[in-house]
Amino acid sequence: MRIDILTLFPEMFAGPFSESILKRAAEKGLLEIHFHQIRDYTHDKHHVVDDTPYGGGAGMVMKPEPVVEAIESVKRLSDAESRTILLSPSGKLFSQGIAAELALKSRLILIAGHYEGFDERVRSYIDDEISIGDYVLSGGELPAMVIVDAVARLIPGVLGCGESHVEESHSQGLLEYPHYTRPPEFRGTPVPAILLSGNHAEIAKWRRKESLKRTSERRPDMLAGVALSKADRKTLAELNSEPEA
Ligand SMILES: CC(C)(C)c1cccc(C(=O)NCC2(NC(=O)c3cccc4nocc34)CCCC2)c1
Repeated sequence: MRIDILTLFPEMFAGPFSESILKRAAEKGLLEIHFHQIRDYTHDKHHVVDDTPYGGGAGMVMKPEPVVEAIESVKRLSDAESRTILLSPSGKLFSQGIAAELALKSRLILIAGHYEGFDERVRSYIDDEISIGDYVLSGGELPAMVIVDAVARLIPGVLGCGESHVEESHSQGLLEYPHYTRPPEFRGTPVPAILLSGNHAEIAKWRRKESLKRTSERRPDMLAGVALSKADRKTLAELNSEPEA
């Protein structure tokens, strides 16, 4: 997969993308990431990318010309079909499902905004608009990093066989069960005995129950998107009938 990122701050990506799985994915030739400075697509002496908003109001708006010229120029760099994505607070909410869809593309072009956002006419040149969540951010760079990380992990071969495939529980759409490792007792708190029993069938049942319990308590909204077995429904019914601990 090829990912092109259009940004005013390419240097922001040096750290997160130079380590972790993204570096190894690049080394394995599974993923190539290119950065493009939107300012390079201006033609005036001061490389102006923003201007005051028509209609008045505070803040600045990103001019359409540099962004659209950057999109068109970057698209020409590869014949592979590309998906052009605007990172924006008004976009559809990013999710594991969307990450899975994007991981199937051969090419992504991500555009990170600044100031108050983009001139509306930029939207005629993009395919998708994605938001990573409802909070005010300084720019679209961190959202771009989040999306690249979530998508890269789903590209076959990027995650070594040894690395944790969190997808199992996520593909089931439940929150994770409690994790434990050595020591068997930490400041008086032991690891649940079931996990030391070696009874893998019982351990799997315990983990599923704990995931359902935690999801039901903290993110009941996630249950709607989960395929629940009869045993799961029984577990949830028992959890709901149990008196509050
Ligand atoms: C209602 C609420 C969501 C809180 C809201 C309303 C209005 C503006 C903003 C806001 O944050 N504007 C600033 C910018 N934000 C983002 O780019 C951005 C923010 C959040 C998730 C994202 N996912 O991708 C890009 C994202 C836009 C241009 C510069 C940064 C946020």
